[in-house]
Amino acid sequence: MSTVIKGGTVVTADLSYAADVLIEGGRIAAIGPDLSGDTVLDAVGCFIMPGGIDPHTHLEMPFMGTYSADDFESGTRAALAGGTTMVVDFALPSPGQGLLDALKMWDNKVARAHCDFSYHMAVTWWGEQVFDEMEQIVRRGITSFKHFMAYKGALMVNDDELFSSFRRVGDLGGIALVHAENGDVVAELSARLLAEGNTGPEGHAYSRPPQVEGEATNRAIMIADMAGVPLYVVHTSCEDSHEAIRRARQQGKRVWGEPLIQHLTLDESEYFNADWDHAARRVMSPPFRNKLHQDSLWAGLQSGSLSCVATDHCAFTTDQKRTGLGDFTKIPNGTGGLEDRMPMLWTHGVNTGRLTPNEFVAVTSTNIAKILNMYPKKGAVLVGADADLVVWDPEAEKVISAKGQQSAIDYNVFEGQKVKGLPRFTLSRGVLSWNDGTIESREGQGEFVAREPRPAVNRALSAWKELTAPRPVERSGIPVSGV
Ligand SMILES: NC(=O)NCCC(=O)O
Ligand SMILES: [Zn+2]
Ligand SMILES: [Zn+2]
Repeated sequence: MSTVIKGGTVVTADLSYAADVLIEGGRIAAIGPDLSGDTVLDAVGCFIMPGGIDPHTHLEMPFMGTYSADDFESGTRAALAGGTTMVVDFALPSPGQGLLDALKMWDNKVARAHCDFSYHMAVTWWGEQVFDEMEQIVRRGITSFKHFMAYKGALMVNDDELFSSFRRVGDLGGIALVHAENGDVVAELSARLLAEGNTGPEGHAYSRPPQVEGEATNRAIMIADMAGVPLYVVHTSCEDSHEAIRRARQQGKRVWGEPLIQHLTLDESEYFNADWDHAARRVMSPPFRNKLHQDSLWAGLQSGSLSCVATDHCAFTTDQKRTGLGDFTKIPNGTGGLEDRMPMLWTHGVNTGRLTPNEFVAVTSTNIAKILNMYPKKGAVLVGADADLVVWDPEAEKVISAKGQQSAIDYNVFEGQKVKGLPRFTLSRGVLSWNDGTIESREGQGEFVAREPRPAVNRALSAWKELTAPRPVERSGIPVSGV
């Protein structure tokens, strides 16, 4: 059985051209004019693009005394409804737990996934067992390791642990990820704010000013440079952090930054809403920022100093958020966005002229496929690539609402936003999964995507590190003491 997508314009990270796309056996079999197949999908007036890849999700994540409400079933269904065909989630060992043990737990969660997925492995503590197991994790096709510089007393690692882990990741040909916020300062500020009576959700934003992110980003960049590892900074939310990334990239360091769709389109005024639930539902780390920081993030996407747009989808219900009534530090941190990332980015990016359609493809799919070494299997419209495709209708409109959304939670942080530009069809390895407003995927359709270590950038970095490594000076005629 073959499928042909007919009459559209193929849009990739670097080209736009009219062509049909033929799919056979889950892969792209041909691209060109006048193709035919058993099933025909009408793409007239539409763009045929690589399906979105969301590099940052937390599905069914144990966190702050509860579990995030979207699991791999509802979360990946939401992804497909929004034009995303792959998610990269985080396997998260609790401190003291082995990496392989944590991986087993995540392997048990994914059986019902509707779209393809991969994992980053979190390093939440340091020791011989973690050092040893990292190699086996890489052999399993997981080559990216996440480090939390925040969440003191829970997930946070200190600088010595960061440096040891970064070195190990570099030696294994992987990439280091950081949640960059100074956890010590956040803990101090939180305690002081609570003592002063700042107990509401706005206290969360006060406790995490841009400086805590800028400082930690800069520190992570310097430690990564000394360790010789490429670094990916997740949820870059402000100019202070972006500036550090931009400077590092100008210096030739292998560093990437990832803004979230929430930080690009929602601002800190959400926390000053008189409705406690409204504000608490938007509590996430880092918090939403002011318009100047948003402008900085958009400029980063335009200029290339920021590389990928993610969601950090970590959705909690209103009831779960209410755990933090009277103490903002107990509000589970996280927001949703999987279903809305692509339409929101198209609406606020492409429709406003901030991004070209090709740049949209780069930041929603192709860049991360390259960074995580899965291009062109993913993130491409090329013969032989997985047929993870979205047929995008730039004229289709809707108003975002929790009513009818795929996500399991009872609200949507983008509620009431009018978007223009929606997926008409989403195909996951050739299977029609979102058909003009209806989910047609089935549970268990998603597959794990293994990734190879040592992509070109790691080889380049280690060649340079080897060339510039400290060496003893060869000396002749060493003076003999006492002569
Ligand atoms: N971002 C957030 O608030 N929750 C998810 C966990 C994390 O990425 O820090
Ligand atoms: Zn984080
Ligand atoms: Zn996250």
